[in-house]
Amino acid sequence: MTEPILELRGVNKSFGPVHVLHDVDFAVRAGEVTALVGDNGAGKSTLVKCIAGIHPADSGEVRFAGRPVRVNGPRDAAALGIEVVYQDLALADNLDIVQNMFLGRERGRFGLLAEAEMEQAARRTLTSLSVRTVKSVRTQVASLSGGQRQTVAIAKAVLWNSKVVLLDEPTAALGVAQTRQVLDLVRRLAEQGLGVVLISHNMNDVFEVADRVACLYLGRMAAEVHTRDVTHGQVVELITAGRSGELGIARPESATI
Ligand SMILES: Nc1ncnc2c1ncn2[C@@H]1O[C@H](COP(=O)(O)OP(=O)(O)OP(=O)(O)O)[C@@H](O)[C@H]1O
Repeated sequence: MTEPILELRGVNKSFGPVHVLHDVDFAVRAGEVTALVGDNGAGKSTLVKCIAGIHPADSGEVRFAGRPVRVNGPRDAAALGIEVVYQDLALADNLDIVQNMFLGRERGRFGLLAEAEMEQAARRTLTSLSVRTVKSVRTQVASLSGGQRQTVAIAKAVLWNSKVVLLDEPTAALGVAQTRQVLDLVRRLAEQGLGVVLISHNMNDVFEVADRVACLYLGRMAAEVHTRDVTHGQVVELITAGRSGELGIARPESATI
C-alpha cells in the first residue's frame, strides 16, 4: 500500500463551544483521488481549512511525506505544496488567464514582471494537463465558461509544483460536457502523481474518479474505503447514517481498508 503523502491523525477542531471535528484521521496518497464526502455541516470544509492552514487544528498530528509538520497558516501549506481550489475560484474577471495564474505571485527580476516567462509557464501547465478547451492564454477570464474557469483555477493550483490539491466541489455548477472535462482533469492530476482530494456531493463523480472515499459524519471520520469495495448505496448510507453494514463509525476497526 502506498504511504500517504499527507496524513492527519486525531485532529480536533472547535469554533468556540462548537466541537466540529472529532479525532479525525485522514490520509491522502500521491497518484490517487480521495473523495471527501459527508452531509451538509459534516465538517468537510473545516477539515480542508485545517489542512490549508486557514483554521489550524486545535489538536492532533499532521504529517507530510512521513514527517510531522505544522500548518499554522496558508503560507505553511503552500510551502509544503498543498493547494486548495475553492468553489468561488477567486479568479479576477478583468484579467487574462496568465495574469490570473500568477495573481499574487508575479515572477520577475528587480520587480519587473517577466511576461514572456509567465505566459510560457501558463501555456506549459495547461498543455501538461491536456487542456485544449482554452484557445489563448491571453483570453480574459470574464469570457470563459464555468468549466474553463474551473480548469484555469486548477491549473493555477498545480503551477507551483504542488504535491496535494484539494478541490471543493469542482463540478457543482457545471453541465454534463464541462463536468466530463473537469473530471478528466482531476484524473490527470492523479496520473501526474499528485495527491488529489475531491469534495463532492455527487456520487456519480465520486465513483467515476475516486480511488478512495472518506466519509465524514457529524465531524467524525465514519469510514475510509476503496471505492471499488463499496456501492453507491453504502456510501449514501455512510453519509446519512455514519454507517453501512460492516462499514462505519459503529465498527471503526473495519472502517479502514
Ligand atoms: N467559522 C465557524 N464558526 C463557527 N462554526 C463553524 C465555522 N465554520 C464552520 N462551522 C460549523 O462547523 C460545522 C461544519 O461545517 P462545514 O462547513 O465544515 O461542513 P461541510 O461538511 O463543509 O458542509 P457543506 O457541505 O454544507 O459545505 C457546521 O455546524 C458549521 O456551522
